[in-house]
Amino acid sequence: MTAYLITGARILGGEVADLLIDNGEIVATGTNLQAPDGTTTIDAAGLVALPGLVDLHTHLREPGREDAETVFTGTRAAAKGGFTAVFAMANTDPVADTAGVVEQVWRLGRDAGYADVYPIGAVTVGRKGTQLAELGAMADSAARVRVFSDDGDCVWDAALMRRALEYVKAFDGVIAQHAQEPRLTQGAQMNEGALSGVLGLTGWPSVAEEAIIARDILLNAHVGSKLHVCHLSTKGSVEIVRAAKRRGLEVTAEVTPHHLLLTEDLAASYNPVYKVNPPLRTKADVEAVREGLADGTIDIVATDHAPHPVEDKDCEWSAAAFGMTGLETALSVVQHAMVDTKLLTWAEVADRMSYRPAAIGQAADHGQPLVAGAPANVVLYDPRVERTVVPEESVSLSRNTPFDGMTLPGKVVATFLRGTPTVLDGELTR
Ligand SMILES: NC(=O)N[C@@H](CC(=O)O)C(=O)O
Ligand SMILES: [Zn+2]
Ligand SMILES: [Zn+2]
Repeated sequence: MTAYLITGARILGGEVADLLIDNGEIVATGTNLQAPDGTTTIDAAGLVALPGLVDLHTHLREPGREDAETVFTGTRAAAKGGFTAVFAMANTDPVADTAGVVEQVWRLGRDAGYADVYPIGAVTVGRKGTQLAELGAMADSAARVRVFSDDGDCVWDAALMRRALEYVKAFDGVIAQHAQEPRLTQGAQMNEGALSGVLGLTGWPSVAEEAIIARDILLNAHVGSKLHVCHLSTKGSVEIVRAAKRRGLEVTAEVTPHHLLLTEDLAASYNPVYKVNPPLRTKADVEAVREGLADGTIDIVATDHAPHPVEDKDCEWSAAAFGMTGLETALSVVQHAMVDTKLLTWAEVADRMSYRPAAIGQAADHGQPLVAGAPANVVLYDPRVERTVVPEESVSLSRNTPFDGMTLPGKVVATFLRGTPTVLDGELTR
């Protein structure tokens, strides 16, 4: 294994130091480090060094929609975005609701070698919301599943949600809820408000999200388990989670990069690239989720990378699929929305995008400080440059980025997975 000496990096955006990586580990940090013969030196002056990013919410689409993404292409996109671990959502075909399917996804990730893939298991059989899936068998499988979600759909049956929360306590699992009351969102196409009326698109009201979050927090408090809220998007949701945490109730929550930056106004273009679940909300909501992420009410950023092929997006708004890609732009969007606005420091970005998602998902090798003895999962990022997003430059199989044409700050220069570079000089190494 080649050793790497990374010189002059700003560790978590702070002190300047060198990092010596060998045998998959960070072996030393500091200055004037003694590097073994054959070490490759990387001049990282001006670059920010962060622990490898961890995405708790990625759609890799394999098995079943390999025309949209595969474990191979999705983890390449992850590496390019600075991620060393991704949690793969269960809404595949077949659904990841058995030990067999989660093991298959886990193996595909290991064989691809770009990022560690942690499969998420479905909560219910076929994600149909009627019968609990074999959660214990998935937990005991080689994939060691700890996060369970019917994402794409809400576990709306309160009795089933309660049983799922109870069941995962046995192996310290967590239920990640896609909070969407289905009866309040039938045929919903965009955020409900004045604009949805003007555009003639069926509204998706904030209360449909908030009602489920409130219910689940109470259910979870009752059974004493672990609840995680996926892609929280409204001001009211932030307030509910903040109040719950003040009362000492156990809940964690995520926000996506797109909900930190984009608003419902984009729907006026009728361009389905802006169609997503939950929908883009208002400026007040964006301000609230930024504040929530800054004060720790929202624990983490998760991409909800949701690739779709052209034919599912290049159509009339109401017929188009929900979802947008996000792995390759996540860190730049977070810099723009949170760091350049002074809402988060780089050390806090490391917390929200590496330490805490790794802790919630129990990804043992990930989310560790950049100190000697830690696995060498490292990203080098240049916050000083700007780039214009060009969908065709993506290494994902899909092109549905809402940041098309936008100029965003920053670029991932290098990503190391257990000491092996997956990205160097801004390009995939293979
Ligand atoms: N976010 C989306 O709009 N779509 C996701 C499903 C989901 O995250 O709910 C997808 O699988 O395409
Ligand atoms: Zn979802
Ligand atoms: Zn999702």
